[in-house]
Amino acid sequence: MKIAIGNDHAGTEYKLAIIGLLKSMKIEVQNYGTDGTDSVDYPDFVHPVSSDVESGEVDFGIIICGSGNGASMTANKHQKIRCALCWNKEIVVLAREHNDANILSLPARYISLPQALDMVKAFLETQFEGGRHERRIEKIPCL
Ligand SMILES: O=C(CO)[C@H](O)[C@H](O)[C@H](O)COP(=O)(O)O
Repeated sequence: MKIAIGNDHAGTEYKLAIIGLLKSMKIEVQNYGTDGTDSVDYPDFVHPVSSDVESGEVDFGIIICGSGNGASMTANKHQKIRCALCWNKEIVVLAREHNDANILSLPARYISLPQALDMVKAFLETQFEGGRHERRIEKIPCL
């Protein structure tokens, strides 16, 4: 499995911990940064993640900003992206089971680091249920 990851300055600490988790799970990581804490603009780091997921270069994306909103808004501008802004593990599981989310957006300023790591694990371990949900996600893109 290969994951692309990107964040702004609010997400750096969590991003580095998530990379550690992914590597311990033998998952390949494409890190688009930022790796610093100087103020940056989240779209500069979220668009490359979204493009990689859209092209199939990676299996999933993980993006992190302060509230998770700016990052998810940016990702969801990409036609093939279903980015879920999640604040607990249950929402993550539903985002995979029902929505086949292909990018997880985390609000670093509103969840703890252990929570964030648990949510990443749940995101990667949960399968899409298909069935009625398949019909619904096919209706999401604007034609
Ligand atoms: O885009 C956001 C809000 O939708 C993110 O939470 C950013 O991380 C946040 O806006 C950054 O805020 P800062 O005051 O520039 O650190």
